[in-house]
Order: sequence, then structure tokens, then C-alpha cells
Amino acid sequence: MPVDIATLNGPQAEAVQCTEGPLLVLAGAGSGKTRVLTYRIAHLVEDLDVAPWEILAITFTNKAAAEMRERLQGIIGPRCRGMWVSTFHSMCVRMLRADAERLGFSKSFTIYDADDQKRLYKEIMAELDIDPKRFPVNALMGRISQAKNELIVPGDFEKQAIDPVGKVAARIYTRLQERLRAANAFDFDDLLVYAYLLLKNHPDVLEAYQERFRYIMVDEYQDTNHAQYAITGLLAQKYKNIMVVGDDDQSIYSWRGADIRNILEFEQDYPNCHTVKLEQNYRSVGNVLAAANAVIANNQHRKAKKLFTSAEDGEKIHVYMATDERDEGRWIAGEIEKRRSAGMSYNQIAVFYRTNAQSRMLEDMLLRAGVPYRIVGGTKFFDRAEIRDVMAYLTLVVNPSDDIAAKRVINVPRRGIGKTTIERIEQFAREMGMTFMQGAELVVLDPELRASTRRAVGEFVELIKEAQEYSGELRRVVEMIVDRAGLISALTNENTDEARGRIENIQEFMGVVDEFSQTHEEDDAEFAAPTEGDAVAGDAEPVRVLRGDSLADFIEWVRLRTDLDTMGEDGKAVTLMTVHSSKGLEFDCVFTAGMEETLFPHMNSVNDAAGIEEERRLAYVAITRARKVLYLTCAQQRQIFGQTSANPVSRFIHEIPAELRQTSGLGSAGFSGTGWEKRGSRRGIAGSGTEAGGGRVFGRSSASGSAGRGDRDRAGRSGHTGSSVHGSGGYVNPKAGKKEAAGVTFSVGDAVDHKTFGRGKVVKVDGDTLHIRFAKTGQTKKLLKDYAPIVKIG
Ligand SMILES: Nc1ncnc2c1ncn2[C@@H]1O[C@H](COP(=O)(O)OP(=O)(O)OP(=O)(O)O)[C@@H](O)[C@H]1O
Ligand SMILES: [Mg+2]
Repeated sequence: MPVDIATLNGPQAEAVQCTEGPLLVLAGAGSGKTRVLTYRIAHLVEDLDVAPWEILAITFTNKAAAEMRERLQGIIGPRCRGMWVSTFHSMCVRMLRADAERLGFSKSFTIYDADDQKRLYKEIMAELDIDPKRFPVNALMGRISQAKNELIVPGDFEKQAIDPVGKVAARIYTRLQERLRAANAFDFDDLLVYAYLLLKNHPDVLEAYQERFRYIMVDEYQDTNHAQYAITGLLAQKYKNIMVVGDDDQSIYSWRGADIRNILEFEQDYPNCHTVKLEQNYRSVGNVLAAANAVIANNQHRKAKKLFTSAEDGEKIHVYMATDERDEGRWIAGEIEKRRSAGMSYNQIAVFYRTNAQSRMLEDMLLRAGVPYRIVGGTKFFDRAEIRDVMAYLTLVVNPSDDIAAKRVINVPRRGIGKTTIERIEQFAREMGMTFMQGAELVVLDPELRASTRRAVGEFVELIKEAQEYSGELRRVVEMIVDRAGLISALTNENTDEARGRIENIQEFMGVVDEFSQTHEEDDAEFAAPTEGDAVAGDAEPVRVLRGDSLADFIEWVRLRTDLDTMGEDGKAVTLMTVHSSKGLEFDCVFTAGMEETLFPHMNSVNDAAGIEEERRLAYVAITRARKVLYLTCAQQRQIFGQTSANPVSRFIHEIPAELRQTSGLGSAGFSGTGWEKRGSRRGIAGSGTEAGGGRVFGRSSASGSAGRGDRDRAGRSGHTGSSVHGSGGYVNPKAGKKEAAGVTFSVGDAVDHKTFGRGKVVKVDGDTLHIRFAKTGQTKKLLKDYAPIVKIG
């Protein structure tokens, strides 16, 4: 069945039908770029008989890739199997898995994430005697990452380094690459660098891919870095059938090496390029689009673009000025509940923030109001220590040369292998030119070590070896490691709440294993029927080398999961995420919290024009995610990064024309009212005892968690309670209580959450007194509704 071009507008259809030669679609947010790219793939396969394996589609996140595959499945059905729809990093991993030997690595290489990498940096710095106080590790990592994204090898980097940090970074860079190679590992940036080198230095490999990928498409091209640009260039060099889509106004990753010039100079790179402009926005209502256009118009360095919509104006942009971050979170929770009662699904609501540090308070407030949410980024499951331990064990099973993994877990759980022993193994391994595991195996014979230590090391080595025999049976090997290493029993012995939480996480991890097994079977099916396209890269094995080695596959899958992939498909919940992660997505209702100077725009960027322009593009991305309703919130004072500060309202709010805004909260009386003048930052307004005290009062004020459901009275009260802790510095909003006092009504059957007693049910209402039966204790307590630390949860 031919692809239905009729559902596209003129320029969109033109882009879909322009299938030969270079094509650029440069257009604003929500104009259908991703839709056009997807339709073009469908058109190629469905109408022009292009084989699916001849198509390479690159997206910015794994989530976007999954969505695209799903949409394709909907249009062309199972024919999209065998097609490469992936991120740059996943694509590079596939290429490297097929041909790692050409580069002197083995196929079972490990991918180091930021945490592994940091450990390695610290080791190297210790080894080279570099003082981390003078040369912070993050700064060095940033420099080297930037060099890798620009494809600058250690030798050239050293020649170019003139400043002290650069010179130190050059020494580390050289050693880093040696260490990574010895560990048979790549860091994230290396995936791009080595894939590039593979294509650049092995013409037969390059040619095989050029012949295979006759049609190349890249979404979000404005955020490609130099390495990605170079890889794309090589792949497209022969047939030049390359389509790139993007929006220069949405370039938000320059801090990670993205180069906006890649898209702006596409027409120069491909002189006979066809360019299509899309000007109709199909995503947002009129007011949201007008706000976005007004904000971005303040950037000097941009290609001016028109963007119109035929949608209705919709609601005005809601601006809420909170007293503090708690009030902000509480208010957001309330508004979410209002939307929900009006029929909007939680899934269609998102709360964005500029920095991860903001999420904790928002989470707390949603939790207390009983709003289900999922958080993307921040408290990443896979970043938890116990999960990292399990992962390190598994990594070691697949790649025993991974010294970082070995050292992480040799004494986890504690089995009496101390620092001295580890150093001894390390030194021995270094002298003998061995890996840490090989060293460990021999140290067992060292009579100078205590017998118990030798036994412990021996058992550890033995465990890893035994597990290797089962590496094809994923669930079994994971169970074996968890069980035999004694991870759960050690935690059980600790017998603390925290340990129990960790056990739950490990159990949750088994669920992840199962989830993988299910999706992996599908993947297998996807590649099981080899197409002509799989026979690539010269004599090397086809790209499907990993089939059958499910543990290696699993590890790779976990490593490549970007934050966005933690979003579940089922279970309705509000999404919390940073603005950066929201790229390409859309929601009916969007909240962006923390709209204050120094937070958004972020303080790191406020002093330079280019930085401000990037922050403004970020604001543009945030605004344009909203389909129907947009909320922007800010707080008069905020505790964040361990200090209290008070900052003016974000310039991005001012840049939205006043007639498009509707303001409420503290500042509703006057936008730049006296309370909003610059106060600067004040460290520890609340004093040192406040953290704990704040926590307590917070529990108390949890009674106002349901404030958003009309319970403004208690919101006011708890605000006052809060003030006694915050110091009564006039930050409490006296108006809030009076103006919005509605009084809360409880009735029999309501579910409540009490700070101390937990969940319960209202069994009787006697004037202001509630009789609540608590689930945990089974007891019924009489509580005064306005004073008890309770929140209505259903
Ligand atoms: N011709 C059309 N008719 C109806 N809906 C459309 C049309 N084109 C795009 N849309 C819808 O508009 C929304 C935005 O499209 P899409 O996500 O492809 O835009 P985009 O340009 O990729 O946006 P962004 O710049 O944010 O990535 C989607 O919901 C899409 O289905
Ligand atoms: Mg898009």
C-alpha cells in the first residue's frame, strides 16, 4: 500500500519525495521534521522498493529510535526489520563489535560510562602524581572529551596544549588511551573516535558500509559534534544520498561538543543539495507558539524563521510566582491534579527543570500529593551503588581485562581483601604486564599473604571463571553472581532500612534482566533472517556477532540506555526531566520550574553572550514541547546546591509579551514588585540546624500536600509553620492563606498519608476531628484535621 502522502502539507510531501541526492530540512520546532523523516523511510521501502537494510536512520536518543521504529512498524509493518534505526553511539558499537580486531581490540570490549571513567582518571592522576586540587578531574575530563569529539588524537593534543591545564590533560590523555586499550575498553567518546578510525583507515570496511547504506537520514542534525559529522560524511561520501533535518534554534549541546555549523554549512558541504523549509507548526496552540517565537527572536545569531499555526490560541501562558521551592512544587502538584480532574491523562503532563538538583523537591511534593510520576535522569537506577556492583561483576565475567571492574568488586561484599592486598595485586600485575585478574590469580600463591586473604582472593577468581561458563544464559549467570558473591546475604545481615532498599533494587534488577530477555528475543528475530545487507565489512563476521552471547548483549544494552529509556510505556505517570532530555518530545501540558536568573539562564552562562543564546535556545525547546498548556514557575527564594538564594525572575519570562501571560502567586500584584529585586545569594539563610528542622517541618507541612486540590487553608498554615524554621524573614506569603482559604473537606472513606503513621483511611468525621484507621498498626486515631500532618491521597 503506498504511503499516504495526502496527510502531509506541500513542503513536507516535497521532502518525502525527494529521495535522491543530499537534502536539508531546516525548520522550527513542531513543524514535522521527524514525521517527514519517518515518512520518507516508509516511502522508500513501500513505494520505491528500497531494501530496509539499505537504510540508516540516526536519532538523538534511544527513546527516539524506538519511537521511530514503532511508527515505521505502524506504516510499513515487519519490513522495517533489519533496518538500522539507532543513535550514533549504538551504530558505532555495532560497527566496532563487528571489526574491533582491526583496531587491536577484541569483540568483547567493555564500554566505560562516566563513573568508570572517573575512577580511571583518578587512578591515572595518582599514578602521574597530578594534584586533583589544582587540576580538578571534571575539568580534565571535559578537555579530553572535547578533544575526542573533535577527533584530536593524543599526539596532536599535546602539540596544541599551551596552558597548564591543557598540558596536564595531554599527559593524562596519552595514558588514558593506553589504559583503556589494556582494559579492552572504550569510553563513550571513544566509540565515535574508533568507529571513525575504522572507517577512515580501512577502505574495505568503509566501502562495504557505503554500499550498504544507500540512504542515510539524520534527525536533530544541529546537535552533531565533529566526530559524528565526520562519520556521516564518510558514509555518505560515495552516493551522497543523505538527508539531514534539524533546527538551529534547538542546538543545545554545544557544551558537549555539538557544532551548529554542521547544519548551517550543509549546503556548502553538499553543493547540489536540495533545501526544504517547513513553516507550519502542528504541535502547539497559538499562544504557546507566539511565546516561543517571541523568546527566540531575542537571539542575534540565528537564521530567521517563520513559524505559524492554524490552531486556536488556547490558554495564556500560566506564570506562577512561588514563595519558595516548596510552594512551587506544591502548586505544581495542585495544578496537575486540576488538569487531571478536567480529564487530562498524567502521561500527557511533564515537569521540566534546568538542573537535576531541582528534581528532589519536586519529587517530594508530587509524592506527598499522591501524583504518580516517573523521573528521567537524576536518580538513575543504574547509577545506584549496588546495581553498579552487580554490573561490575557481570562486566568482569565478559571482559576479565577490565581492571576497574575487578577492583570495584574484589572486596564487595567485604571478604577481607584490604587495600594493601589490592595494591599488591596491582603492583604485581603491572610489573608482570598482566591484567588485575591475572595478577589476582597468581597472588593466591604468595606465601606472604595471610591464608584467609589468599582463600578469599582465590574464591573471587574462581567465581568469575565459573560464571564465564554460563555467560550465554543470562538469568542464570546473574542469579549465580548475586547469590554466590553473597551480595544479598551481606545486605540482609546489615538489617537496616537502607540495606533493605538495596536488596529491593537488586531484585528490581532481576526484573530488568527479564525485560531485556523479552525484548532481546524480538531483536534476535529481527536479525535472525539474514538479509544481503548483513554481509558487510569485508571478511569480518556479519554485524550480528553478538547473538548467543546474551550477557555481553545485556551489558551493552544497559550501558547504552540513555536516561530517556527509563520511561516506561505503561502505567500512567507525570514525567519529570531536565529540559535537555526533553528534546524532540511533546506533551499536552508542560511545566517548567525554576524560571529564575542564575538557574535558567544558568549562572555558568549568564556572563557571556553565546552562553545566554544557548540558554535561550534551551528555553525555546522547553516552551515548544507543549501542545496545549504551558506553565512557567519561579520562586522568590530557593534552597538549592546547599544554599539559599533569591534571584530575579528569568529574563525569558519577561521576553514573553505580557498579553500572552497570566500571572498568579506572590508576584501577581506587580510583575517586578519590590520583593523581586535582586537580593543576591545568601549562604545559609536558614542556618545550619535547618536541614534537619526543615525536614521535620516539611513533614508537618505535608498536610498541605493536597493544597492544589483546593486545600489552600492548610497551605497557608503550613507556610507559617515553615517560616519559624526559615527564620521569619518575611518570605512567607501572607496572602496565600487568606486569598485562597477554601478549607479542606474530608469524608469517610478518604485515603490519607500521615507523616508518622503512614497510610490510613478516614472512618469517621466529627466536626474538625477525623477518626483515621492506619493500615500499618490497625489502630484508629483521632486527629484534628487542620493540624495533623496528613495529606489526602485519594
Ligand atoms: N502534516 C501534518 N498533519 C498533522 N499533524 C502533523 C503534520 N506534520 C506534523 N504533525 C504533527 O506535529 C507534531 C510535531 O511533529 P514532529 O515531532 O515531527 O516535529 P519536529 O519538527 O520534529 O519537532 P522538533 O523540532 O521538536 O523535533 C507531531 O505530533 C506530528 O505528528
Ligand atoms: Mg523532531
